[in-house]
Amino acid sequence: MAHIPRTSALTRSLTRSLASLNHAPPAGKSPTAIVMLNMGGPSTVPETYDFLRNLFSDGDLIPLPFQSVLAPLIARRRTPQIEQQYTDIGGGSPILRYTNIQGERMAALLDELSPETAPHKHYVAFRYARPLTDETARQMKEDGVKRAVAFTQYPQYSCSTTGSSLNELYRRGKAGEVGDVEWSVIDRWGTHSGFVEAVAQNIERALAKFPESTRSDVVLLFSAHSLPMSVVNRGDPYVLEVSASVSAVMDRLGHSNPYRLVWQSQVGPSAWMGMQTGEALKGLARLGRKQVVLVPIAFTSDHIETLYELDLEYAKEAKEHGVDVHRAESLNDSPVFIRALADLAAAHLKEVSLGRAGYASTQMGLRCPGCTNATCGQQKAWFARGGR
Ligand SMILES: C=CC1=C(C)c2cc3[nH]c(cc4nc(cc5[nH]c(cc1n2)c(C)c5CCC(=O)O)C(CCC(=O)O)=C4C)c(C)c3C=C
Ligand code: FES
Ligand SMILES: [Fe+2]
Repeated sequence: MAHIPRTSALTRSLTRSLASLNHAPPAGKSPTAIVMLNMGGPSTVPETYDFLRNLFSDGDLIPLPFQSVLAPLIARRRTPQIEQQYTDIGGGSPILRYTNIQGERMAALLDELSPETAPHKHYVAFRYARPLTDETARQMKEDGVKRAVAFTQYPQYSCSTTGSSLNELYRRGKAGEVGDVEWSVIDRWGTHSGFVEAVAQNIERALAKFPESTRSDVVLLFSAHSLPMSVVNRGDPYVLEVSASVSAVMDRLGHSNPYRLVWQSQVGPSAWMGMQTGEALKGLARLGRKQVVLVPIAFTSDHIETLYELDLEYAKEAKEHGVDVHRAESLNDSPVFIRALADLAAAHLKEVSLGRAGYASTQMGLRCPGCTNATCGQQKAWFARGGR
């Protein structure tokens, strides 16, 4: 169980309150760090190879035999195709730009919502692109950070995404690269009302592009990055959590439209979670359902999967089948979404400091029943102790 004993949380919060009575002036106060975890993407086309090499080197995402030898070779082979895709979407991934906008605005809101823990500073820790976790760790140490929240930017938890980022943070933290920091974790938030509201508003904007007379017949096709069935079958929570997000968004919309959840971006020959988004669009066309809103539900910024796969590949193909497709915008710099991030962080900081919540959620404490990765166990125990 991830919960720390209630008494020790209380003692800690009392100690912290007493310490704050004779605290140094705020100007000298080290910031409360909000560390935004995500996979990242190449900001420019020439960074594509490094991004792919880092991705194929991650044994938590893609376990390969002789990983350190194979990863550069596979990355090299895939680079021209993926470089072309980043070129086609404007010369790189916008994820760093959006994460910084989200982080800066979230931190400013947090200073108002949670003055006790101000000042807040956002840090970005990407798994496969710069700034990587080691670079961020050095910066936090330099800033004298003593309290940090690892805040996943994946709304739904998968061990291949958030789990991998937490494993990396654990390795860096354990090695002393971040300094003496009290850590807590926001590990999933796929049904948070602010997130649900932001997605619902973007769907409503896309629906408004259809004629009012047929608007309620438009099919909402929620699309999430797929998972290999080997990951689903070891008990990964992602499929359940993405489904819960879809369900919450549909409740908010009052079930105004028919909908399905489908899966995209399979890589390689193994079995992946289906039905595939492209096949679903063709199937709907065959059944005469020719008005569709595509909704990205598992990633908050634009990336090649929205801008390339959904907009250029699938939408083009669908149009050839006579389907009228509009995509709901990604959350990007949505003020409703950024407010949700700030609300989530403020509530978390408060609950942890009052001892009403552990450093990590109860759900995070449970390993997948089929997990054989020892790091997962060590990571969960380490975060449950506040990173000590
Ligand atoms: C929540 C989203 C994602 C999950 C879950 C996920 C799992 C997952 N991915 C791979 C393999 C690859 N993913 C690649 C790119 C990629 N993946 C996601 C999101 C999730 N992945 C995004 C947003 C991106 C693209 C980044 C961008 O800027 O657009 C790639 C590289 C691209 C390619 O070579 O096609 C691979 C490979 C696995 C194996 C996996 C689960 C185990
Ligand atoms: S793979 Fe899920 S906890 Fe290890
Ligand atoms: Fe992926």
